[in-house]
Amino acid sequence: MSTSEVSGDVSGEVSGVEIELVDVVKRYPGQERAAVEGLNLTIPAGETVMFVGPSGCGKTTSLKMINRLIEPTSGTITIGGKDVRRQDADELRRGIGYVIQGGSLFPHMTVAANIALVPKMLGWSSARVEERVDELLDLVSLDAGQYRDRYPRELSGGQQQRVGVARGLAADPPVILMDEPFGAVDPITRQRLQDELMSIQAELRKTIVCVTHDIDEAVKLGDRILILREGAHVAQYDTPENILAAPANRFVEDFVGAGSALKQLTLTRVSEVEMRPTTTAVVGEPSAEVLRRAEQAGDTAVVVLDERRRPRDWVWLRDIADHDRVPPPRTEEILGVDRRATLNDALDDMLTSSHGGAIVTGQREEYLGVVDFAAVTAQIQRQTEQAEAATR
Ligand SMILES: Nc1ncnc2c1ncn2[C@@H]1O[C@H](COP(=O)(O)OP(=O)(O)OP(=O)(O)O)[C@@H](O)[C@H]1O
Repeated sequence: MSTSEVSGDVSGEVSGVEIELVDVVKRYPGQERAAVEGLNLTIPAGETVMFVGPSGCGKTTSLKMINRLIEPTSGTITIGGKDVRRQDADELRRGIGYVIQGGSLFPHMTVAANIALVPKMLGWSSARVEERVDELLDLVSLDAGQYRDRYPRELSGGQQQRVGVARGLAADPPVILMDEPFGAVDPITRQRLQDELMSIQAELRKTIVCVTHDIDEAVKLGDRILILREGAHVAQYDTPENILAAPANRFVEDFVGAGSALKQLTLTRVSEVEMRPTTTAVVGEPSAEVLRRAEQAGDTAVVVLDERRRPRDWVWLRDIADHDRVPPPRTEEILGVDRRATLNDALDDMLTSSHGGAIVTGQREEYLGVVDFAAVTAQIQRQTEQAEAATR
């Protein structure tokens, strides 16, 4: 997940293990064609792999064979080097987190009891279980005091889904399987849940395998994306960057769809784009001096900073020229986007700014510089060329 690569973010030790599928076939009884016709796949330890593909291509079947909710017809699946068929199926499943759409909570059990299910089965002491429940609620941004004794019907869809994620993580399994985990919530809640999952994963570094219908979700969350076509044939298995910039074939191109250049915005951090300095000024400074500096630098606007070097206003020279001294900022807001933000986040700022760019801030919201549309376009161009060269 790209968050873990951003400097300054917490990035934990890998706690996941590798999953390997070798010649895996699933033929359902009475079906002429196998649902999975020989899948070979290595999922590296600590990575998030997203399964995408058209309806009925075999995503869910492939996922459920990993924890033996579906038994393969033939082939081998190993988790951390161990053949899943050599283990008792119930025991295997207790060691793998499983998160599905809506959370699938037991309605007659409280939030705490739902989360505690697997740890209890594993024979944890009640003190340890209770502590774990509170810790997990905190991890998924739910207040333990407020929510642990509620019943699922007393929660919103997004909250139920959070509890579902907490339950999947409860026994600290190295592998988490997710099937359309955020499919049942509204787009804003989904975005928030995705962001939370990314920050949890940056810390825990589990091996996560996630089925989704949403290619944008796959691009956002995946270290790698597996694009399947009918019969679970691999159309492409690669990083989001390479898939977007250099689709392996026509099928992938069509599947990823138009706007793949736009999707790259989700992949790129503001810090990766070339920033330019611009003239800055402080409130109360003589306007004549500021105008002279700006004209020398060829700038048509200046960024006004406060005493902690935080950007407070972005003003045209002609507006400064109307005053003897630099006037106070027009709003209470601190301007700018964090250098760790995605270009997608920054784009909002750029589009609403009359300056055709965004102010970038760093530690403690200190001013760093400005990125403009030309720099963003150049960055995307560069990424496309690099990815094309890498896959050639
Ligand atoms: N229990 C079953 N019995 C018979 N056929 C099945 C069964 N489950 C799935 N299939 C068939 O196997 C194929 C793959 O199904 P699967 O659910 O794995 O696809 P999927 O990619 O997850 O689809 P979707 O995106 O629609 O959920 C489909 O043709 C489906 O009809």
